[in-house]
Amino acid sequence: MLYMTRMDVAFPPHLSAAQIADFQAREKEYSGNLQREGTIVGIWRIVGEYANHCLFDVPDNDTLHEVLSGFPMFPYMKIKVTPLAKHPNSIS
Ligand SMILES: O=C(O)CC1=CCC(=O)O1
Repeated sequence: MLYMTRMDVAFPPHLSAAQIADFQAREKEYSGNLQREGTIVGIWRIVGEYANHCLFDVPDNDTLHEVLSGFPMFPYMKIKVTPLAKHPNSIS
């Protein structure tokens, strides 16, 4: 199943720059692995915001929740999930 997500990142003010950099490095590694294995089909920065749109290909809701909650920055992200179905006009 395909899911489009929107993730908005908001770090709390008590985190140091070094702590934030560490979260970002671990996030990049986790995300890169998901992209290489095909779980993340695409990821885009939303222009002008600390947020992204990410397209996931996973078997079901439970798997998506497991993947999302594994992001190192999960505690600092608000995530909106949109499940996608085939459009009747799609030619692919
Ligand atoms: O948008 C970000 O920087 C946070 C993030 C979530 C998944 C990812 O690769 O980065």
